[in-house]
Amino acid sequence: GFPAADSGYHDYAEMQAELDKAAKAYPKILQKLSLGKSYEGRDMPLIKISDNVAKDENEPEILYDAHQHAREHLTVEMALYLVKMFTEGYGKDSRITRIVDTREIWIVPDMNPDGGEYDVSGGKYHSWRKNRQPVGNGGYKGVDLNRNWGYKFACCDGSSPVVSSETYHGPSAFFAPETQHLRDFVLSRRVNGVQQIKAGIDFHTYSELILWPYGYTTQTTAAGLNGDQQKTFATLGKAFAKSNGYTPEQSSSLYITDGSIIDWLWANQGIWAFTFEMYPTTPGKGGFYPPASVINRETARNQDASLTLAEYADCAYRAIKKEQ
Ligand SMILES: NS(=O)(=O)N[C@@H](CCC(=O)O)C(=O)O
Ligand SMILES: [Ca+2]
Ligand SMILES: [Ca+2]
Ligand SMILES: [Zn+2]
Repeated sequence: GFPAADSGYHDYAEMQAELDKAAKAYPKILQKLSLGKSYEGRDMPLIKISDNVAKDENEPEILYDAHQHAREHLTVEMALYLVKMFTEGYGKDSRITRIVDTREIWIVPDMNPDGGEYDVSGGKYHSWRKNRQPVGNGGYKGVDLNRNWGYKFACCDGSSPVVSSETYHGPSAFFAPETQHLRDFVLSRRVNGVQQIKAGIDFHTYSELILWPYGYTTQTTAAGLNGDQQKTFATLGKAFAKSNGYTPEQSSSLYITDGSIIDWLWANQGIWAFTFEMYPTTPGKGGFYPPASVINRETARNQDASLTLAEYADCAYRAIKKEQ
């Protein structure tokens, strides 16, 4: 569990309890499902929020996922904030109500439960990033989930082949059960060949950035990402940045990443996918372990961007005034 001073953060059991509470309190608009099990056998919760939630309605779908990286605990709080925002705001806030009534929202609060639990084991932080899967044959553990996706896997020196590396991409794409499960869920949202999930945010910490594809190349346009699409990504990214004060940029301007989730979500499934790097900007302001006192402010900071993404999900091109 977390160090006592940081008990404001939710560990795995507390996160699950929070989600169970929400499912009990809001059965009409929230369903608690499962993506499957992590490597060590922990359930990976999947939350669905919508009106008539038990029905698969013909409404644009949105995906918010968090905690691919174990030490980035603020992202679990971000996912729990979204659950709270949509449920408590429904029927009270007109903007939230309209989104819940016209969209199907999927939230994955914890992509890496094994890594997260290991990172806080013994009541101290281990600065752990990866999952907890054995790799290689020297007793090492950990695949970097955000290098294990199957678009341009290990293509471009944007990850490491070394099992002990923090950015070890794994022996093959989707080697990690955690990335397999989210891949399989996203693929299951193809109905008559059309991907129902239209847009998404993958939450990370830290640096306060809004990132869009591609990460594998510094080219602004490339195969599967044309000029209008680049313009749409950048326009939406800048709009999000205006609302939360983060810095908007193409993911590769940070550094080249290959096998990232947003490159796969976009290139393989046509999903308008962004990575949000949350608070803080620098190690001096807490790095991966900011005090629990910042949780409320730093999660609420992304309310407007999260809602705006959902509002554009019927037609992202509206952001550049282009018809579908
Ligand atoms: N959260 S983080 O690991 O420090 N940065 C992310 C950036 C993701 C990206 O560039 O697409 C990563 O390297 O996977
Ligand atoms: Ca619905
Ligand atoms: Ca649907
Ligand atoms: Zn990360």
